[in-house]
Amino acid sequence: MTDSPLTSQIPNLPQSLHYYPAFLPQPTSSTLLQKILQTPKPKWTHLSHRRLQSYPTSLTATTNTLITPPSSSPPLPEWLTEPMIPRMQELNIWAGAPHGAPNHVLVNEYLPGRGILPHEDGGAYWPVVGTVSLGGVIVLDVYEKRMGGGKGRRVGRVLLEDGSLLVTTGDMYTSYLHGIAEVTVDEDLGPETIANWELLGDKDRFKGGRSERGARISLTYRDVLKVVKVGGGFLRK
Ligand SMILES: O=C(O)CCC(=O)C(=O)O
Ligand SMILES: [Fe+2]
Repeated sequence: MTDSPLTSQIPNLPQSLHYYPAFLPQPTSSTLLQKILQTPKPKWTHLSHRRLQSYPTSLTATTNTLITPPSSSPPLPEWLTEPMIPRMQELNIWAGAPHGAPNHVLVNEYLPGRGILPHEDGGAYWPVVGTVSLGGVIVLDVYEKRMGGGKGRRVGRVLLEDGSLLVTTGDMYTSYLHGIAEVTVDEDLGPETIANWELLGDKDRFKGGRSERGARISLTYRDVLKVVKVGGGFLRK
C-alpha cells in the first residue's frame, strides 16, 4: 500500500490498519450523509440494533455469492463510487484484489447507544475492507481472536471521524475481531488510549477525553470473491 508523507499506518496495533482523516472532506461528506438519510424506508433492512442497505444486493445466504445485474447497468450506484473508489485506488488499496476494485458496499446506520458485537468479516471477501465514516464519531474496538473464534483481550481502540477512511487488511483482517460498544458517549479518549490519536484530523475536539455519539453512517467497501453475472437482459428494467 502506498502511503502519503505522514504514514497512515496506525501504530501499536498488529498490522495492518490504515487511517486517512478527511478522506471525504466537507461538504462532500455531509452531502452524502444527507442523501443516505433520505433513502426511502423500504431500501433499509432493519436489524434489532441497527439498519443497513446492501449494494448492489446482499450475498446469497448459503454460498456468499454476489449475483450481479447485466453488465450494462453499473453494479454500484454512482453516489457510492464517486469519488470514493478512484481515491481508494489511488491509495492502492485494491491493487491485489481479484476484481481490482470493490464490488460490494454495506451502508450501516448506528444511532447513539448502538453498536456491533465483536466479529470478523470472514472469507466471502478479499481480505481488505475500506470503511468510510459519515456523521457521528465512534470508537472501534479491536480484540484478539481466540482459538475457535471467540473474543479475547482488547488490544486497541481506533477513533473514526466524520469523512475518514479506515483500511483493514493483513493480520487485522484475518486474526483479530472488531466491534463497536453500545454506548452514548465514548470516554477515556487520549494519546495513551486511542491508537490513531496522532493521525486524527482534529485531536483538539477530543482533548476533553470524551465524545458524545451522534447518528453515524458507515460505508464498508469490499471485493466479494464469488460473483455470478446474470446475463441476457431479461432482468433489465
Ligand atoms: O461501521 C463500522 O465501522 C464497522 C462495520 C462492520 O464491522 C461491518 O459491517 O462488518
Ligand atoms: Fe466488520
